[in-house]
Amino acid sequence: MTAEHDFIVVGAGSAGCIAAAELVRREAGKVLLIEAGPPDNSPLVKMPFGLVWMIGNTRRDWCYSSAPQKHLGGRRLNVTRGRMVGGSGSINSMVWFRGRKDDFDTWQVPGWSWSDVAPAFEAVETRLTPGRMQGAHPLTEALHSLFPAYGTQPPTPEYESAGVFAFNMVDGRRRSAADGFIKPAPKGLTLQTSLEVDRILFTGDKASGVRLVDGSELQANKGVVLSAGSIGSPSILMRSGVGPKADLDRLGIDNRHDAEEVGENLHDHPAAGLHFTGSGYGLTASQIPGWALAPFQYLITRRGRFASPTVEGGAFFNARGLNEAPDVQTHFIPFMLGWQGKRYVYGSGYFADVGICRPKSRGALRLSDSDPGAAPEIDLGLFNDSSDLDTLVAGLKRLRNLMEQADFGRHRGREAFPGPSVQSQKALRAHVRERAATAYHPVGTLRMGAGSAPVDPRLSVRGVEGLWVADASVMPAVTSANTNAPSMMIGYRAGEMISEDCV
Ligand SMILES: Cc1cc2nc3c(=O)[nH]c(=O)nc-3n(C[C@H](O)[C@H](O)[C@H](O)COP(=O)(O)OP(=O)(O)OC[C@H]3O[C@@H](n4cnc5c(N)ncnc54)[C@H](O)[C@@H]3O)c2cc1C
Repeated sequence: MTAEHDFIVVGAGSAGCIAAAELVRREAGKVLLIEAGPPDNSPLVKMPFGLVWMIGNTRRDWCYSSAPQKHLGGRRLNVTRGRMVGGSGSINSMVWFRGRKDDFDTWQVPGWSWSDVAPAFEAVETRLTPGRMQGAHPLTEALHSLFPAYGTQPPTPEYESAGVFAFNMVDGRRRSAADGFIKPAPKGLTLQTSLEVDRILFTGDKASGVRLVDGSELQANKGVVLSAGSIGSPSILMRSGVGPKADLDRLGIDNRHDAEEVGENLHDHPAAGLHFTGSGYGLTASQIPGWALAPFQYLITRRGRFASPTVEGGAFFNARGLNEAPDVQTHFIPFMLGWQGKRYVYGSGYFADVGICRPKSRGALRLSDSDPGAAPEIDLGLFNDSSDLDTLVAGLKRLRNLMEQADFGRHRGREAFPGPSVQSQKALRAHVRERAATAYHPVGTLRMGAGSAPVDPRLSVRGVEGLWVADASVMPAVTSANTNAPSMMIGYRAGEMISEDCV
């Protein structure tokens, strides 16, 4: 029997929208793109500041929590993942970085060196037209004073640099992979929302469709592409019987292919920061008119605080000040963020963090139950490698110096937390232990590569047929900056590779 669709792409996120659109553009066949969450038609999705209300809202955020983190005093961290058309790219801050060129060369995966991936980045950027943010706060603009040789160019992880970042925003509105690639849906592509996949269906060894959590089944002639992200894709794969046999046996899941590394290699960019009080956006009596006018200012001019994705800029530098590649990234937020345990606090100020560009620590993702309604166990493994903590503490020290050097002028604030008294190695380590979080960049749980890697360099899942992965989970190692652009590049390469391999 022939199915209505040739491919089912699971997850309409940053990578999935592009993989699906490229498959039909290259005439590989008809594509059904299915998404667990709702459409992205809320004004909060398009307005940059809207993410403040979406994060933590179960309608548009999967709201996962990590396992207790051994090196962070047993704390559980939020693992925010977008749950709607556009995926995490509809809930994120839209910071746009390709990564360092040598990030891709270091992967050492055939077909994924810098020269292989650069054309895919260009193709994505032609559709999304990312660019330097307009209307950034003067504090963020002042970061350019740190490395003046580069003028007002957005910084880059290639060398030490600071300033206003580039974003995938156009005229003060989010432009996600969904906006750039599936609106309007190209001929041959059907998008269906509010359909959550439980597992892959197989005919023999070949993926032939999916079963949804409501028990219904959908078929595909040529196969299935998993684009459910670094948490969703390995979870679906394990529920489908592809994963570490011992774990699947324990949960009563029939083992189709023993793949020890499925769910392994989970990592993210760990970060910790400094809060300053003084100038910057915040909740004070004098700022009430500013907040009251913000919606109108945004509607009329697409500027002002509602046009800010909160993160506006930052820096890349070497944590120890060595004449080597930057190994940490700063995100700069010209808003007062609460550090006293409350979401909203009285006062104004700004925040800057330090995140490790190329962390060495690794964790793992495991199913906690065969029921798709049960959240997986997400052990981020932060600071399992102690050199990450050393780098973060060194980076915090240097960040303090940089914040003192920046030409903030009359906008300069004073460090309020952890505060100038927290100087010693021991005290800074304690600050990291109590406050570190991640940048929401989980990758690596279905790494591609040779040998025992679960996914081969053509994005095909080893041990079965007609099943591919196209999302951030295939990165063998995280890129040196934010992961949205690289995820989209992976979606684009997936469209190219699967079309070529399915003729
Ligand atoms: C709060 C936040 C801020 C971020 N800020 C930035 C930033 O400023 N810049 C940047 O570069 N990166 C940022 N990131 C990271 C970036 O957005 C992600 O790396 C990128 O979106 C990952 O793309 P993906 O395609 O792998 O997964 P996603 O975009 O997460 O897509 C996965 C999709 O699959 C769907 N799905 C999952 N399970 C199922 C299922 N069982 N059935 C059907 N559908 C399913 C999900 O709902 C989702 O739509 C941020 C992320 C978050 C969460």
